[in-house]
Amino acid sequence: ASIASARYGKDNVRVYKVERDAATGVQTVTEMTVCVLLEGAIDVSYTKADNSVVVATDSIKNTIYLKAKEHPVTPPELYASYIGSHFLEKYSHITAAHVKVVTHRWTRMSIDGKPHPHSFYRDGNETRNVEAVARRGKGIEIRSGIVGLLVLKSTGSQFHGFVRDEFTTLPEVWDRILSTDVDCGWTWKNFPAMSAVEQAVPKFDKAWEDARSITMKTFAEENSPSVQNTMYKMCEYILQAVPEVENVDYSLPNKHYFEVDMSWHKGFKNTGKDAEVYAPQSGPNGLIELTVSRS
Ligand SMILES: O=c1[nH]c(=O)c2nn[nH]c2[nH]1
Repeated sequence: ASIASARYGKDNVRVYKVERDAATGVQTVTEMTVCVLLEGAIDVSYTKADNSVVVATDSIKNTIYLKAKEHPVTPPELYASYIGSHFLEKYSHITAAHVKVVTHRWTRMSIDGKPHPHSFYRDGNETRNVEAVARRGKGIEIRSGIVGLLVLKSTGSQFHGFVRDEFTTLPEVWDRILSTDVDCGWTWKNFPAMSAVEQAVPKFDKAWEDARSITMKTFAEENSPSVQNTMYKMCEYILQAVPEVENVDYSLPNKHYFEVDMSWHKGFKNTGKDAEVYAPQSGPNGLIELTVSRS
């Protein structure tokens, strides 16, 4: 037997950092959950119980906190790249560092119409995610993303013209509810070194804002003929908006809302154009996935 692949590290490292502006008294908070996994000349720790090659996962956890103190934690692409680069610079036997940074939402409260200097609320489970892979001699690959942005539209969605055969019961529809839980990612052109990531810093927040607004605008304004076609347009628009991105991907569950037929009860009409009361479905759900590349 031989090791086909191995990587280890610390997962679910929760990090919070506050930035205090002494001049204005305004404080800004960032909360993340970080995972770091290392690859390299570590096989003997598995095959020979030789721990001399193991940077303890506890030390990896310590490093995540130390880098948060030493460096900015926003944009997450920068923080993740600092962490990944550190492990290659410090440990010559490590050949790749996989860093995932999930940034949670702490949205500043607006009190009496004014942004509050130090109070925030969690507006949704949506997160801003970054996966950075620093590979020795091969720079840094970064995939940024949005996860958990739950959206619904009450009309403006259709689905018809699909295969109709002895397996088909689904009626064609020209007006349906569409709801999905957005999992979207965009992969940047390779960064040859940490310096290239630092130079790109102004582009990361803008790309996230563009991807988020394009996703919601396209979702809202398209009279969607299918999830497939609408997500393809989202990918195209993001590629147009962010030249440094090589490809865009979406994984979209189709979260179904079923009409409740009430005709058995005094002839109640609640189907088709009369439908008002629906049964949201926990499952099964459609799942539509796509990656669109620039070339
Ligand atoms: O948008 C949709 N795409 C599909 O592939 C599908 N299949 N059932 N309903 C569907 N809706």
